[in-house]
Amino acid sequence: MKIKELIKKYPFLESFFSENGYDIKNHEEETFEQYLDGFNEEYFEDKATTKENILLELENYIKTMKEFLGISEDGDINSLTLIAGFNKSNEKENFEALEIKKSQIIAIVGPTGSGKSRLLQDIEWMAQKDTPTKRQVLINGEVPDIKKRYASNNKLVAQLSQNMNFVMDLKVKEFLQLHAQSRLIEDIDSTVDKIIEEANKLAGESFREDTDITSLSGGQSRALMIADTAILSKSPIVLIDEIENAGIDRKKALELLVSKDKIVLMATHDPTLALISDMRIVINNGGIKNIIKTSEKEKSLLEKLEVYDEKFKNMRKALRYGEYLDDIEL
Ligand SMILES: Nc1ncnc2c1ncn2[C@@H]1O[C@H](COP(=O)(O)OP(=O)(O)OP(=O)(O)O)[C@@H](O)[C@H]1O
Repeated sequence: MKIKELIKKYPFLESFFSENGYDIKNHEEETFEQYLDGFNEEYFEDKATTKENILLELENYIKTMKEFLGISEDGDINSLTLIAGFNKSNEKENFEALEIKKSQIIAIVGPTGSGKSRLLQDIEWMAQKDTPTKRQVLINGEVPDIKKRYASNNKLVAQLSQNMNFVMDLKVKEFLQLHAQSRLIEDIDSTVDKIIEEANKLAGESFREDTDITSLSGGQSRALMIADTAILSKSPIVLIDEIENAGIDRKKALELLVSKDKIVLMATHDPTLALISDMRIVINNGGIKNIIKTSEKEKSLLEKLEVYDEKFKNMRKALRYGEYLDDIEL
């Protein structure tokens, strides 16, 4: 890979090159190996090293930084496998193993208290038969790297939970800038603008970049976190707990999150969201009772449901703005 492409992929390499005194400015079209070929023997003798050792050093640096930052390569995660555990009555769940592939959306349905959030937590925690359900989670068919599981910045999974409270005293823009910096985003300003723009498309009432994050409403904070996750987060697995309670445009939110080639699992009571999904996991008494693939017939219901949804949305909006509902036709 050319040096230019290498830096684009791993922006942290800029400091590796400059700190080690490699002046790569006029060599960006070359590979690092070609660049080193331009060095004379004395250089290596002087540094008591070899070209191979330097290349190895670069490789190790990339590996360490990727682990530290929790960066996974695109395409690293192709599947998530759930292996059955036990329900609250200690009976085995009604399936053996479920493989979920990249770009699939899975709905988790079931009555209140049945264990939907527990399933999301099992995945977030990469459970290894060590949670109350005794489920096991595999990534690409294997037990996930133990480091990924315990890393404090575990970026394998991004979770949008029901409760979203900010405690920091920052403006929206400052908060997003900090987050983008920590993710080593190159073009921070335009990325931050894009997140604010998308979040405002999801939120009912718009907010500005200089709004204090602590004064955002529940729906606005949720909209902000969804746009932030969709645009900034590289996590290949996204878990969503009841997006419909957030007072945001949930369909748009889902489109934003799913456009990124991720695995999405969401606990929901909403028929539209359930039917948008490829399949739904039915939970009862703490265990998976059934796994239903969304049928063609159900998918065809979706269009009609969306018409009703639009009507409900308009009615909600009209109510919020103090209008009469006389003219709305159902
Ligand atoms: N298989 C299980 N074995 C033991 N405890 C379980 C099991 N599944 C879920 N629980 C526990 O049951 C409780 C309720 O589960 P959970 O909060 O996941 O339900 P929920 O479906 O998300 O409910 P709600 O719709 O109200 O959010 C939790 O304390 C959870 O840890």
